[in-house]
Amino acid sequence: MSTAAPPLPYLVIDFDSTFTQVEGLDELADIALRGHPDRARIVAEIKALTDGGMDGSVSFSESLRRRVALLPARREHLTELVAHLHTKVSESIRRNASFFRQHADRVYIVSSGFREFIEPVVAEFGIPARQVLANTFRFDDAGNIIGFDETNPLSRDGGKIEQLRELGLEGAEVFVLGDGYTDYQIREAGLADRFYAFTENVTREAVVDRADEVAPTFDEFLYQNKLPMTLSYPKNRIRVLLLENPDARAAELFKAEGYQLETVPGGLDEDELVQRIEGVSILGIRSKTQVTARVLEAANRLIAVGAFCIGTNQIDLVGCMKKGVAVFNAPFSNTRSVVELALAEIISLARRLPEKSEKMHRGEWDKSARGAFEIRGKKLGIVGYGNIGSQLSVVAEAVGMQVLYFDIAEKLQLGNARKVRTLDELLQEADIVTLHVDGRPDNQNLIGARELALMKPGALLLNNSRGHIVDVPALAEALRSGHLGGAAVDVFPYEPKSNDEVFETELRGLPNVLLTPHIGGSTAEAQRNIAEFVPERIIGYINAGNTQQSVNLPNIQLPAQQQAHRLIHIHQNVPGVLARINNVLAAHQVNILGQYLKTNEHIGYVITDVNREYDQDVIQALREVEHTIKFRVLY
Ligand SMILES: NC(=O)c1ccc[n+]([C@@H]2O[C@H](COP(=O)([O-])OP(=O)(O)OC[C@H]3O[C@@H](n4cnc5c(N)ncnc54)[C@H](O)[C@@H]3O)[C@@H](O)[C@H]2O)c1
Ligand SMILES: O=C(O)[C@H](O)COP(=O)(O)O
Repeated sequence: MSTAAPPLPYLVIDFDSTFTQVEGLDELADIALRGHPDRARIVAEIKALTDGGMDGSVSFSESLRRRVALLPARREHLTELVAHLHTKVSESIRRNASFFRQHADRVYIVSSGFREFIEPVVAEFGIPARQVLANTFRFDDAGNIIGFDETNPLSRDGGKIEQLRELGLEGAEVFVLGDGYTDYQIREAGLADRFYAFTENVTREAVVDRADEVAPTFDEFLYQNKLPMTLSYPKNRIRVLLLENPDARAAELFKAEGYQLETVPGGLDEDELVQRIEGVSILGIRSKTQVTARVLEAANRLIAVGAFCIGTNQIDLVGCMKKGVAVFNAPFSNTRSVVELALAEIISLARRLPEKSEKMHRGEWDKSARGAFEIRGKKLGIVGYGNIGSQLSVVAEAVGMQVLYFDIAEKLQLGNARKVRTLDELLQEADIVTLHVDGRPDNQNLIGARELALMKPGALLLNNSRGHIVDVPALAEALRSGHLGGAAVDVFPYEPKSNDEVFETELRGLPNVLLTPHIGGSTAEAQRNIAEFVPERIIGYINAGNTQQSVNLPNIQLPAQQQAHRLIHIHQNVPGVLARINNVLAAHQVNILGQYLKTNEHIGYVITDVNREYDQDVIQALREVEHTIKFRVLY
């Protein structure tokens, strides 16, 4: 019995806005009318006629006749147009050029555009002139385009149907791929088995509604039909859900990568997120959204979570790890913004600005120096000497403060900052205490009534870290009693879900208390930096398996993948998994070009670069290796 693969279906592909990103005639008009005083108006008119012909609102023949009549083009403009169209081939078509070169004999370009510019563009992909069916221009002796060959069926309504009939592809499957109504008509006439609405460049509702399938990219078409493709997985299948309004740059980067994007401007609570997470590959959040065990249970396709902020205490990091979900954050994109806010708060509280300003707004002129002091020479006690704490240390010294700090980890001492051995020591010595610890659960109520009592009378307290670090009722009492001279608080144990919710706290209305709505990182610079940093890490992980700077997966910085397929394997960290993976590879005689492994207490992350030629059974065998959490192949 023969085991030869069945022949490919014939692919009938439209040219304008499908094979290329643009409409050839529109571009020709743009070139031919360069320098013409009415260029914009005429080009717009031609484009409107193109659209009318494509969505079926103007008859095709009329649209063509009127467009060519408006076009003052000459033969030499076509040379420029062809050079331009070579650069405008649809990205997914160009990406899969090898598919076209290998299977050119099964591809027909059937277009109502013009042979003069289509033939040279598709020739680059190995598609011969005889497989291009298109219109032709008529020229006068001086080389001006004066019309088109009206005997060509493609210049008439229903022309594509007539051409397909003449081609006589009966006996084989025929698939049509295009963006226009005339492409759909081939299927409607029964001359094709399937019609794919190709939406990489334009989406026409009337066409999409009638399609058998929608192909946002050529990768998707190949994937659906199990045909050989350049990418291991169509990027349009990667769904991104972005919550809490990260800077628009994040959406831009994900879209440019070809991912599908959904955004929800506010946050979602747990129940809402459980409803929305199914099918999502990348979840983008900020500090508010809780990624809990329940959310992860419903997350059937999740590959990565992006925290568009520093803190990751809102995410079940271990739960993500056990599901093989990589978490990335932006560990220092808003550091400077928080430092600047802290400095502003220190000076504001030292000069009692909250009170002074409020009185002025009420019409009270209270010119007095009572309770106001310079910060020069004062002792700033920094609790948590990480990225923000240590950066603040440098800035505070620059304005003449004496810095002391306390951190549970050993840290590089910057400038003249002095390390103290205990939190109590710091609290007793500092004039101003500022909190910059991370949000780990152990830090709940790190500053309570006892700690507040240790602070110097009249001292100031700043919390720009996380709300649960401070016992808020105890802080309110210390302020009311006059023991503390003031406080600045940016983060709260409960923060409103949206700007519409009323904000409640015991601290409201207390003197010399600055309250801000979690805006430490809310600057244009920080938001822009974060919106680039996080998508870049996630895209690097999806495309190459790079986990550098992931907050929960073992960090591996990988060399560039060369002439290899990359096998990405996440497994439970139990003895023998690497050996099993390598046994499978050996049994299938797969040649290993490079292998990288890192483990932590829960999982192992192993990346194996292998020669591109291997028996596909090996992939299934690797998926079946015991203790596998996630497996994917990249090429
Ligand atoms: N207000 C905002 O908008 C805003 C913006 C950015 C970051 N943050 C928060 O600021 C905090 C600090 O951020 P970072 O980037 O400097 O973090 P980081 O991880 O670089 O530093 C945190 C430091 O705190 C130390 N630490 C943890 N627990 C401690 C404890 N109990 N006592 C003493 N030291 C302790 C750690 O060892 C570490 O050095 C985080 O909670 C973050 O979520 C808030
Ligand atoms: O963790 C952070 O970076 C800050 O808390 C800022 O969070 P946000 O982006 O939600 O304002």
